[in-house]
Formats: sequence, C-alpha cells, structure tokens
Amino acid sequence: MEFDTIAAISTPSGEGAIAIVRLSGPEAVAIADKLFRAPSNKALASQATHTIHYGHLEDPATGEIAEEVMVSLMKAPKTFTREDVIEINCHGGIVSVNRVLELVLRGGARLAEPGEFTKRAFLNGRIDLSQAEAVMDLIRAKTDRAMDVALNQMEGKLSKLIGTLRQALLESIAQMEVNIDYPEYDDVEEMTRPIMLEKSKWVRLEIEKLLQTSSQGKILREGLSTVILGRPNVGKSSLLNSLVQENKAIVTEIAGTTRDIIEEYVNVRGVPLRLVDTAGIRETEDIVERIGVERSRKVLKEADLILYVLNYAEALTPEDELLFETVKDMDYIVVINKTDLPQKIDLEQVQKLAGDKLLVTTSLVEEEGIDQLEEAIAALFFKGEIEAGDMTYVSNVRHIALLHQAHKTISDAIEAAEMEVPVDMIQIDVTRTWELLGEIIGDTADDGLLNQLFSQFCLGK
Ligand SMILES: Nc1nc2c(c(=O)[nH]1)N(C=O)[C@@H](CNc1ccc(C(=O)N[C@@H](CCC(=O)O)C(=O)O)cc1)CN2
Ligand SMILES: Nc1nc2c(ncn2[C@@H]2O[C@H](COP(=O)(O)OP(=O)(O)OP(=O)(O)O)[C@@H](O)[C@H]2O)c(=O)[nH]1
Ligand SMILES: [K+]
Repeated sequence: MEFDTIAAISTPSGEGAIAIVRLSGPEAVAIADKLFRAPSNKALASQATHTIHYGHLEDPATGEIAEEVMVSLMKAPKTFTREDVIEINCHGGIVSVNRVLELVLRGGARLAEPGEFTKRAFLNGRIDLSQAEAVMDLIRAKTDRAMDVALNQMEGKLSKLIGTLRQALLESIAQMEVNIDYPEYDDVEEMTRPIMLEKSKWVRLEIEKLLQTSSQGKILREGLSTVILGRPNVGKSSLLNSLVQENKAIVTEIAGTTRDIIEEYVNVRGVPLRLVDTAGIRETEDIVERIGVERSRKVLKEADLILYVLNYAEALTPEDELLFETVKDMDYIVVINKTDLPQKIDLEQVQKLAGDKLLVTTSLVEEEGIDQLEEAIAALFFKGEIEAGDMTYVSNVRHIALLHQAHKTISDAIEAAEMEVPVDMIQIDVTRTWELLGEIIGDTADDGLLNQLFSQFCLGK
C-alpha cells in the first residue's frame, strides 16, 4: 500500500532534554533532505539505512539555521511502519520542537493523526490489530505486570493462539465443505461430525481458558477500581494516604471523556488500584445522605473493591450495619482501624455481618496492619497466580466481548452437531466463530472500527 508522508512530535509535550519529530512515508527522506545540512554536505538519501547523522536544519524560505539536530535515517522496509522513517532529534524546548514540526509540514508532510504510525504498521502488515492495541496498552501500563501483559501481547502471543484456533476451525470448515459437496457419501458425513466436534470442543476449551484470564487481565490493564468507604472519622483519608505513601501513586488525566477525569493509581503488590472518586464519597459528612446520592451509589456499584473502614475504638452503629447491607454483594475487605486505642467494637458481630469476607485490623497512626491489608488485596484478586509473566492474558474489553460471542457460536455449533442437524447449518456457526476470532487480530475488521481504535492513541505514536 502507498500512503502520503506523515509527521508528528513523538515525545511528550513540555520541556525535555531532547524531543523527536518523526516522519514516515515515501517522501520522508526527500523532505528531510530539503532541510538538513550535514558537515559533510552529503544528502541523507545517499546514506546507508539505520544510521544517525549530526547537522543543522535550515529554513529553506530564509536560508537561516533553525535547529541543531541528530537525524535518524531508517529506510523501508525494516522500520516501525515498514515505510521510510526519519526521526529528527532536536533540543527539547517547546519552541524548538514545534519549529522543526512546522518546517517538515511546510516541506510537504501532513500532520499525523493519533496512532497513525502504529496504524501504518498494521496496514502495512508488520503487526496485527491485537498487537497494535498492545502498543497503546504499553503506554498506559501502570505497573510492571501490566507492562509485561502488554509486551507479551505485542510480541504476538495472543495473535498466535488465535491463529491456531482459527486454523483448527478452518480445517473443520473444509471437512464440512467436502461433506456438503458430496452429500451422497454417508461415510464422509460419518467422518465429518467427529472431526468437527473434536476440533470445536478444543477451540471452545481454549476460548474458555482465555476468558478465565480476562478478569485478571482487565484489572491489570485498567486497574482495580477501589472505593474507601466508612463513617466519618474512622480513618478513610489516613488509609488513602498510607496506601499512596507506601506505593508510589501515578496520577493520570483522561482527556476526551465528558469531563476530564483524574485518576490516582497505587501499585499494591503488582495490582494497580485505581482509587475512584474517593474524594467525592468522602465529601459529605452524613453517610446516609451520601449513599442516597445517585452518583456515589453508581461509583460504589461500579467498584471492583471496597475497603470498608470501621473504628476499633467504637461500638458498631446502625450506620455501620447499613453500610454492610449496601456492600453485601460486592468484593470488600473490612478494615478495622485504630487498634492502638481501647477496643469497643464487637469483633464477633463484625465477622457475622461480614460473612466470609476478610477482616484486617490496622493502626494507621502506628503504621500497623498495612502489609496485611495489601496482602489481602493481592490474594483476593490474584490468588497467587499472577507471577506467571509469560502467560497470555486477555485484557482488552473488545477482545473479551468477541471471545464471548465466539464462545456462543461455537457452542451452538457443537450442540447442533450433537443433535445431528444438517452439516451446512452447523458450518454457518463454525464460520461465524472463525470470523469473530478474526476480528480480534483485525483480519475481518472494518474501517470504522480501525479509525475508532487508532484515534484513542497518543499523537505521534
Ligand atoms: N527512536 C525510537 N525509539 C523507539 C521507537 C521508535 O519508533 N523510535 N519505538 C516505537 O514504538 C519503539 C521501538 N519499536 C520498534 C518496533 C519495530 C521496529 C522495526 O523497525 N521493525 C522492523 C525491523 C526489525 C529488524 O530490524 O529486524 C520490522 O519488524 O520489520 C522499530 C522500532 C520504542 N523505541
Ligand atoms: N488513634 C488513631 N487515630 C487514627 C488512626 N487512623 C486515623 N486516626 C485519626 O482519626 C481522625 C480521622 O481520620 P481521617 O483519616 O481523617 O478519617 P476519615 O474517615 O477520612 O474522616 P472523614 O473525612 O471525616 O470521613 C484523624 O485525627 C486521624 O489522625 C489510628 O489508627 N489510630
Ligand atoms: K478526612
């Protein structure tokens, strides 16, 4: 495929030591040569691929030196996009990097859309869609483990597995094809069903295994949305502060949503906790009123984890009991705080209300119990399995939705085969499964989907 030449700033906006303007496309080298002067006066076009060159950029309009740069020259096809790629390494000031971008745009490049470099890597066949999506996940990863999951997917582990499953389905489709073409041979039909059933059941099992990793994968990718709940003065803010102090917090701003959300992540033993709107919930003093507020209730309902804080030095109140009622169907851990003070709480009563949920006691002023709490959080969601660094996790909601659909269609096919439904009917479901799995890797994806996916990328990626 032949495209125009795109350019963008590929480093974060703001001041840095160095910034990179990247170009990709058939004119990338020619555009760079219009601007670039090396001490040797040699044109980049005459240089070997994958070399870097010191020199200056000159503004062709004025002939004046605009920047001191290092230019990386990477000629197609062994590049990130499989096209000619030029990277101009300039001084990291805002004015400097924008001046370089302006020069290359005046030189004939077009400003890239978000994700367009990665999109080209996809369209030019270097990576498939799930690998491209992993590139984005990599940027957004909040913990080492989330990063490993994304890297693993970017290297193509998921793609390879999906490819194997589709191959099995294809073989089964081919066998059914023979059957449909030669309906007069009963022995073909006798062979077809067992082959189809065996392969389909194996595919279904593999889909199930993948789906089993999805809740963990999703947590790694998106963080565990966590709400700290409890009556006034029990120590919610103190708990939040302890978690943030012990684990470096990452604050991200998600632009482009209806309102810009600020999220705070803390990395608890590899589990990214996304502390959701806790400020909002902490704002109102009257707890009953607080739960009554529609928004707070929604935040609560959408939480993956509730840290429910009680005061060790006070007897349970009706409010506390009401809160137990509110969270009863959710994943929560009871944090009984202020154990440095004399006990007034009835622990047996608490355990009765909490059922099989875990109780952890803390004294946040004395910094006690936080370790146990963190262990409880990690155990609750990962049950020790998360160490497996090279496991293939499905973490992307789009992939999960497609796997659920594929599970349904392959189950329909299996059921139909067992009920001796005519083969051409079964083939429709098997083929649909093959298509659905293909959408994960972008084999059967339409333009609208592609545009939507890549538009979520960062500029310059
Ligand atoms: N300066 C710079 N650093 C960067 C990137 C970049 O684009 N520029 N990357 C951007 O994300 C990442 C590196 N990712 C890359 C992935 C593939 C290829 C690439 O050229 N692949 C070719 C050739 C591989 C080979 O030489 O064997 C290929 O797969 O065909 C380059 C970078 C991180 N660091
Ligand atoms: N003795 C003792 N005091 C604590 C402990 N944890 C928190 N406190 C104190 O309890 C008070 C309330 O703590 P916060 O963390 O503000 O409680 P909160 O639940 O956020 O309070 P609201 O914002 O009013 O809902 C503060 O004076 C804390 O210093 C503890 O483990 N032991
Ligand atoms: K407070």
